[in-house]
Amino acid sequence: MSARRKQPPRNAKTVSATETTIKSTMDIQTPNDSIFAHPLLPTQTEAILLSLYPATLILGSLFTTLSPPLSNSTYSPTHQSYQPAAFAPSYFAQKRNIFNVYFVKLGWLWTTFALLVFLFTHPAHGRPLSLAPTAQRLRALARWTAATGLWYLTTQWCFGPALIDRSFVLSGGACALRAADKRGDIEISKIKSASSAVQCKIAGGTWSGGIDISGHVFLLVLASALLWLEVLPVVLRARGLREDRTVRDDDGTVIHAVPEGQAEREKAEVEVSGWGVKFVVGVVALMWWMLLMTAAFFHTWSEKLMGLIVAFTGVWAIYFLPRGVPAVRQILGMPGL
Ligand SMILES: CCCCCCCCCCCCCCCC(=O)SCCNC(=O)CCNC(=O)[C@H](O)C(C)(C)COP(=O)(O)OP(=O)(O)OC[C@H]1O[C@@H](n2cnc3c(N)ncnc32)[C@H](O)[C@@H]1OP(=O)(O)O
Repeated sequence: MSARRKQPPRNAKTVSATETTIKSTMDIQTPNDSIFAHPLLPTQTEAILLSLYPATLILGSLFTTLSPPLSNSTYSPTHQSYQPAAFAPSYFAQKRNIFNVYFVKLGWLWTTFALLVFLFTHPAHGRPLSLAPTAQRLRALARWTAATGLWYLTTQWCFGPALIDRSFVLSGGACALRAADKRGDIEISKIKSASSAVQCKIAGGTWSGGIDISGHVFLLVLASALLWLEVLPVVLRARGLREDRTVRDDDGTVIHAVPEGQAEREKAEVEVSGWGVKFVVGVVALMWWMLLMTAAFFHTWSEKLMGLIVAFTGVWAIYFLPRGVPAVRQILGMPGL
């Protein structure tokens, strides 16, 4: 990364940026009074992009609510799918659709891969294709670790059942015997002791009666937001657009975040930005489509809303809290700086 210091505007001072640990500088300019200039809130561009998530959920849900029945198949909350599956209203309304099985169900793997490709091919993080552990790469991996921890606790394991399973039981759900299986060839004790959706499925029961926070909505929102929030500052800068993010400094001053050596980096980015960014954009686009399909064909309104809220809370903690709290910023840093 270039060591050239950006000349500050006449009414601005330049200070050592995210304290001494992020090796860049920021121009201090007095941000305007707009709500988008608050360090703990998204910028205008980010707010527009984030609003696409609730808009997508509303659009998908309205589609199925308002459209006339498309087939002889009806949605069964117990099976969490259209029954009979063969008559589901769309290919995407079937659980076995290829995009669900190989993309969403392995969503965190795809997210990790896309992020690594971006981090190790884009010059904003260090020399492309070198494995050098630059500050930018290490901080991006710290943010990935935080997001991975949240994904793991929410959907896989949280000192026992995952948060999604715990909230299902707390809201009155349990593993129940399927009506068709009341023949006695099912081990009732295993069904009664099942404390997660997976255990219940293995025991041959149905996970029913509670609020089943949509794991799909949660993962697709968290993962795609992580990816585009990592890429956005680099793309904006490469296109010569203004960087609107603000941060709160140690002394409480609110300043604009602009990295050092921007001009040199932009030149390099134009040359090499290529497929790292394009791959991320492709993954995010497919995630958005699967979110729309999930909204249209699966889960109830409240389950989708809960998935969105949990994911948004994580996104805020990893990407917006660090802007307002220097101590958190020292650990997680900020994309593009
Ligand atoms: C600096 C130098 C150092 C370098 C140093 C580098 C270090 C670099 C370290 C790298 C290290 C790598 C480490 C990687 C580590 C991983 O990334 S490994 C992770 C791989 N695993 C994954 O990605 C798993 C991701 N999947 C999941 O978490 C869960 O499957 C999900 C997505 C949350 C979904 O859970 P779910 O149980 O399906 O729950 P839910 O959404 O509520 O759906 C309920 C039902 O409705 C169905 N459904 C809902 N929506 C839909 C839909 N849209 N379509 C069809 N069906 C649907 C579901 O299929 C489900 O049906 P069942 O399967 O239960 O019958």
